[in-house]
Amino acid sequence: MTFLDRILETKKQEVKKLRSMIPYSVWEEKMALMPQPNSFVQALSNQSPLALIAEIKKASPSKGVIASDFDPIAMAKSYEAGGAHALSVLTDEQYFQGSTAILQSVRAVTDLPILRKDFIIDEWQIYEARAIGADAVLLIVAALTDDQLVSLYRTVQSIGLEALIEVHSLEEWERIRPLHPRIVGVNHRNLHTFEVDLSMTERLSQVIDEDILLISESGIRDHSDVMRVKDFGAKGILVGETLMRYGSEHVKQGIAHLLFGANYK
Ligand SMILES: O=P(O)(O)OC[C@@H](O)[C@@H](O)c1c[nH]c2ccccc12
Repeated sequence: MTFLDRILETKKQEVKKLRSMIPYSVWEEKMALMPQPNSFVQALSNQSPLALIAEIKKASPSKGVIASDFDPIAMAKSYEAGGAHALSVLTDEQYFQGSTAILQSVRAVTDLPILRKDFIIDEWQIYEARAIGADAVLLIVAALTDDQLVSLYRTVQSIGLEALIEVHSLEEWERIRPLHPRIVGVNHRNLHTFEVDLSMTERLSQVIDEDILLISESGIRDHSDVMRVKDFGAKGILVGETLMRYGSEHVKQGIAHLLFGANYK
């Protein structure tokens, strides 16, 4: 069993519980109370040198605890002050020590678009994302069948959210191509083995249409990595660990270093 298989087993149990606890009518009521979502795609378009999605992540199965004095609210404020164009918030509890409560508390302090970062396998998680104030959700192609992808993508769109569809191979890109996504995430980290390979962006950028926002995800450590994926064709980056390790007090400077390099004053 790979890491992804194990996580998906847990998700199935969680979704079963969520479905038994909350009927659709409750989501309907909660969603109706939410303000219009902010466009994730719009916030990330045409940014220079590229778009930054800054991630709020306490821990991960590959790295253990990343942020020991984890303060998601302070982090969100610093990310915004540092010029991040959107935020990603982990809501998985068991493997990433995230939660929907963290996303809600971040929502309360920022107007930046927020991506719900989780392993989405069921529409209930999408309704929940909308109800807690997310603007977009992650759909991981490796975790879904073609039928699931199509139906979850439709659900996302039907309630006015956006999806960041994540691929890790040419085959996965071919599977989502018919959906005509406006934005695609290329994950450098293999979710079965956790190996990181930055050249994944290079390979996929050769086949992903020019007008799609290509977001390079995972394992970006410094300015040279950023320039590398930009040269490969990335229009944006999604960065968690590198920024989290700066802590909320230093991350503004950390973003500047990441995007502009050591010459930044
Ligand atoms: O912390 P990193 O290496 O900068 O990675 C961020 C993000 O890409 C990563 O958290 C991620 C990408 N896809 C995922 C899917 C599920 C959970 C986590 C992820």
